[in-house]
Amino acid sequence: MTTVGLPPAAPVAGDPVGPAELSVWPSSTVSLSTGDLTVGGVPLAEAAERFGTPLYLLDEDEVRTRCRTYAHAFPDADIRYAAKAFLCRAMARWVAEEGLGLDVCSAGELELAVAAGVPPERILLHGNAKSPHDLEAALRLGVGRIVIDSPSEIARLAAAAGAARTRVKVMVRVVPGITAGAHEKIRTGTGDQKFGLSVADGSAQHAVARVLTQPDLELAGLHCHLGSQITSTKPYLAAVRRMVGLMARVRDTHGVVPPELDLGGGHGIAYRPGEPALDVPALARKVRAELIESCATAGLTVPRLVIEPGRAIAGPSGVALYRVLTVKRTEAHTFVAVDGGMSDNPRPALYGVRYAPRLVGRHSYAEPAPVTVVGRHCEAGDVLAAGVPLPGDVRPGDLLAVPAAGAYHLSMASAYNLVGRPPVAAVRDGAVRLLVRRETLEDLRSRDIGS
Ligand SMILES: Cc1ncc(COP(=O)(O)O)c(C=O)c1O
Ligand SMILES: N[C@@H](CCCC[NH3+])C(=O)O
Repeated sequence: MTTVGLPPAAPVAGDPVGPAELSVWPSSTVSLSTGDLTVGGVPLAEAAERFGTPLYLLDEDEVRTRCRTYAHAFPDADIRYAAKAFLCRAMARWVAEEGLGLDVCSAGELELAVAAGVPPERILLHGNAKSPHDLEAALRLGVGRIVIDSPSEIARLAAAAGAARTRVKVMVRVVPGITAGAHEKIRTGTGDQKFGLSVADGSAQHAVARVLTQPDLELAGLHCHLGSQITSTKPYLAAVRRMVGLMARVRDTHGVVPPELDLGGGHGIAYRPGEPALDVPALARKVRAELIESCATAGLTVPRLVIEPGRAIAGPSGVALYRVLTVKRTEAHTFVAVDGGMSDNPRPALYGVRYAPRLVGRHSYAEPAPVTVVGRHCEAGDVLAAGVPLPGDVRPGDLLAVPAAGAYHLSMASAYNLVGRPPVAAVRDGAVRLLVRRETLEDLRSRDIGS
């Protein structure tokens, strides 16, 4: 992380940006004495001026570096970027060029990935309710693995594979009975929810047995995904032990050993300075050691590892830029309302999470004061940040930048209030280029064909 052009030593209210604050920004971020930041060598105010706001920027080098960190930490594993975190053609191309594959959840994600040049054999299809269209696209394009998530899918897939005269490599998504994840809505490792097949009630074992009776299905491995935004390595180690235990039972019952073990994703990141993030190299070391030891105890050959990180690759690589539209002071609060909100980032409304926006584009000497940053939508819960310090002279027209905005914002964006989804631009080596254009009123209008 480099910080250049800072004013001389004595701290000035609202400035400079310290290393602690910069820790949640892309590592290319530089603080300028003008009060602006550059990301990927591009001044944020300039990008906002050129493309308008709200605007999402993706630091291409940050994405690539994060892919390399995974490839380096897990040299013997197949790394499948979870496209649900954020997908566009450029993103698919970058991760594929870095040697990763993709985890997709629909025919839409799959078609885009293949059109962008991701080799289909490096793609894995998920989904608790795959549509006939999803399965048709998966078979037609020849995805590497289909992850079975429910009993009824086995017969459907076997029939489709038979009709297509192809043998399909499948994994069985197992619910290992482990609680992990930052919010109950994103915990998927325990039973009694819509994903996967439970070990506890025997449905995972039953599904494995049924797959093994199907000549057109090949059991490539077992899969589990504990949940999302997990910042400790412990649940993953527990998952390794449970999954190896299940593999040993499959061997004892059926005389076959699934060759692959997919531990899913869920690797947590810091959204605000001081928050914890999962240590990826430590995870890799510990998972490897646990896998070797558990397999030795069970007398199993060590399976090939597969992982599916999404947030940890896309999240810290993205920055959101908003323009302040109004500042309203009530008895207890100052509400700073921006020109985006829950239509481009539904995470605060869904999970109650908060972000760390910062004033960019001008220098302010005003004392910082706590404010609530809200969106422009018709919901009181459209709150991006609460009690965050912004300069006391924050005013309409100011630019706010939000770090860690690359995952699960635009991929979950909506047309709420018909404001249109923001554009995405890539920054690299001082240049900025548009990847996804802004959704216009005409885009929205053109779908509405009734009278
Ligand atoms: C099956 C599966 N794999 C991978 C992921 C990616 O998770 P994350 O973005 O938290 O790494 C998800 C989403 O939680 C998922 O459901
Ligand atoms: N959308 C969630 C994570 C869910 C991950 C998908 N299985 C988030 O923003 O945290």
